[in-house]
Amino acid sequence: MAKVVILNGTSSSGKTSLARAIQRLANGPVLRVSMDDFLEMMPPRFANDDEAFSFRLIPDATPAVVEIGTGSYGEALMRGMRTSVAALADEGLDLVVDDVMLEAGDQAHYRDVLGEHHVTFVAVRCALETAEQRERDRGDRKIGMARWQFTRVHAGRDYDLEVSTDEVSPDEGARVILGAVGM
Ligand SMILES: Nc1ncnc2c1ncn2[C@@H]1O[C@H](COP(=O)(O)OP(=O)(O)OP(=O)(O)O)[C@@H](O)[C@H]1O
Repeated sequence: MAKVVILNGTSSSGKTSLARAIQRLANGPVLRVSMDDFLEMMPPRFANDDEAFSFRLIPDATPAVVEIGTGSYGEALMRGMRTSVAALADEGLDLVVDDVMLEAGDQAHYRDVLGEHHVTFVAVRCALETAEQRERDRGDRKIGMARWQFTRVHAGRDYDLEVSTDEVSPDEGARVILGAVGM
């Protein structure tokens, strides 16, 4: 049985930083699976496409809000990511997953495919103002994505742990998770 930590939070909430700290501080090897890496597997023409994922700046919204649409190709890609996670866990590999769960059935699908494994869902949170400031500072993210995701990403999810990246550094958050999971 593998240990699988699933980090869920808005863009810029701090998931990747936390996942990298988990890898660095864990006692054993931990694979990092990132939703961003799966998005990059798509042909470039799908970077903003109704079939995959579309990003639409809502007119006149202040501050900016970018609505994200998910098409059938995008849904299939995300399902494939979750079943890939399960396939890696089936090989006995411990994992940390960096995800933005936007669809109602995403968490249930993880539970379904990872049934045999030790799964820990972690809410990665920060204030909306913090996420927006990070979005601006990073310069490589669409301004307004965090605001659109903010009310959606945690809606109806059940968590085992919560990490507030306003309050703890990536290393401190990683230590809390690793201690709880026993990694
Ligand atoms: N605990 C933290 N305290 C302070 N700053 C943080 C913390 N975690 C992350 N950051 C900063 O916030 C920014 C976004 O972090 P990160 O890339 O980890 O977010 P993310 O949730 O993976 O974003 P995305 O989903 O857009 O890839 C980075 O500039 C990072 O240095």
